[in-house]
Order: sequence, then C-alpha cells, then structure tokens
Amino acid sequence: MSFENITLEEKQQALDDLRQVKTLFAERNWFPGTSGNLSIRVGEFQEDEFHFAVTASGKDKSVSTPQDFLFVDQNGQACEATTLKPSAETLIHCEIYRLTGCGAVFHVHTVYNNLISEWLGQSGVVKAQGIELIKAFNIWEENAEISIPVIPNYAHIPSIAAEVPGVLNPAVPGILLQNHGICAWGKNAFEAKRHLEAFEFIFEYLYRGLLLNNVPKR
Ligand SMILES: CSCCC(=O)C(=O)COP(=O)(O)O
Ligand SMILES: [Zn+2]
Repeated sequence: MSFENITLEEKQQALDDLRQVKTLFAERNWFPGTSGNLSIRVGEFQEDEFHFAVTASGKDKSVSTPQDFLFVDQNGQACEATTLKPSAETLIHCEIYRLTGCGAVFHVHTVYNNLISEWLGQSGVVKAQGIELIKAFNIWEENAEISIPVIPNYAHIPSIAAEVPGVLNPAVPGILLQNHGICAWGKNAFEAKRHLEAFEFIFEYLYRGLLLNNVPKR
C-alpha cells in the first residue's frame, strides 16, 4: 500500500495518539534531556512496505509543537517533503516493525532500565521470574520466567538495528539497549504502553530487589 493511499483520518489518528502518549510519558519524566522516541504505524503492513509516524529528532519531548512528528517508510525515509529529521533511532523502529508487524514502538530512557541492563544484562539477557506484571505480556503460567534481550549500545545505530533479528524474543515485546534505554512494542499504542509500563515496573522491582539482597525474607 502506498503512503498516498492511507486515509488522512488514519494518519491524523496516529498523530493524535502519539501526541497523547508523548504528553503522558513526559509527565513521568520518561524523556529526560530530549531522549526517547515514539512511533505508530499506519496503513497495511507488508514486510517490505510499511509506514509509520515517528517523533522528530532532538526535540524537547515535554513540549508540544506542530513540528513534533513526521511520517517515514520501512527504510526510515520521510514520506513527505519536510525539514524535520526522523528520530536518530528510527532504523531500530523499522527493524522491529519489519520483524513483528506490530502497530507501535515506544523507546524511553529511565534510570531503572539503564541500571538493570548494565548490572543484570552482561550475559545478553535480563531474566525476570515470578513477578505479577509478567502477565501484562500475556504470559499467564505460574512463576513464569522471561528473558529480555540486551543489545550493546553501539554509537552506530545501523549496527544496533542489525542485532535486532538475532535477539528478538517473540514472547517478550521489548529489547534493552545496554545503559541506554528500552524499546517496547505492541499491536497498537494501548498495548505498547501497557508493555512498556510492565517492563519499567519489572526493572524497578529488580533494582529494589538487588538492594534488598542481604535482607532475609520473614
Ligand atoms: C540525548 S538522548 C541521545 C539520543 C537517544 O538515545 C534518543 O533516544 C533520542 O534521539 P532522537 O533522535 O529520537 O531525539
Ligand atoms: Zn535512545
């Protein structure tokens, strides 16, 4: 499906949804220092042709302006004439869409996701077990364990994107970038937000659990 054939209503809905999520996450201080990026896919999905709205690079994501988003294709190229630059990390979003066909990808930097990727992710995965919020990933078995992949934080973004196919865990809708942040996704913005919130709860739980390590359970 070409970008021109996607309805204006669908494009506007994606922009409205992105703005709402951006405002909410900014209120949580999830975009410190212009970090983070968000995207929502529009139109039909084919592995070799899809389109999404993405945050423009380097913006203060705690303010709302008419220049916050642009539409790009499966290669991260702008679909319309614009002076805006897509997020520097757009290629990671492209790769996640290509592999999963998902509807939204959200990336945030938090102290918890940075510390956990660094302290518990040296093996290439962060494991979490028996935490109720794992059910937010639609994993319902008792005492379930998940492995969240961790990719080295290469300065060269295409090198990060190239690692995604080798590490993506279809059961776990997120990938950590070491000492950088997390990308979480879902079939739509609602699900991507739920997944991201669950990851952040798990990271805070693991962090606080490390601090309690020497305190016996009673
Ligand atoms: C100051 S944060 C460094 C870049 C980054 O990791 C990020 O998430 C924001 O980059 P963008 O180009 O999307 O603004
Ligand atoms: Zn980032």
